[in-house]
Amino acid sequence: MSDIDDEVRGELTRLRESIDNIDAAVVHMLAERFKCTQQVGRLKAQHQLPPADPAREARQITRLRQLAESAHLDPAFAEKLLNFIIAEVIRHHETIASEVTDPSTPAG
Ligand SMILES: O=C(O)C(=O)C[C@]1(C(=O)O)C=C[C@@H](O)C=C1
Repeated sequence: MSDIDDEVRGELTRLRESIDNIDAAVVHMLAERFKCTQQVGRLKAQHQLPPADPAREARQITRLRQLAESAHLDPAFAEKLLNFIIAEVIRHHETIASEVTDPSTPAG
């Protein structure tokens, strides 16, 4: 392999190491976020609050789009990502609510 190839390979490896670190941070941050939302889900179920709160979501989307813009990230992508995460959270909330309503059918 030539010197140039070695340089390119070294640069690629360095960048991939950073990508792997960032991916690990994303997974850890998401895990922490889901720990919080599971608590929110239990609170909502115990107090008969609906799983989804569209007004809160609208505020989150506005804020996240602004943050994305200032970080030079596509705001449409940021919105899609948040909606994807929130859809999963709402699914968890619904599962928790059904367990509280009917404790004989724990979710799988
Ligand atoms: O804040 C809430 O009420 C939540 O249930 C959390 C959360 C979120 O994941 O950020 C999820 C569902 C709601 O529609 C709004 C926000």
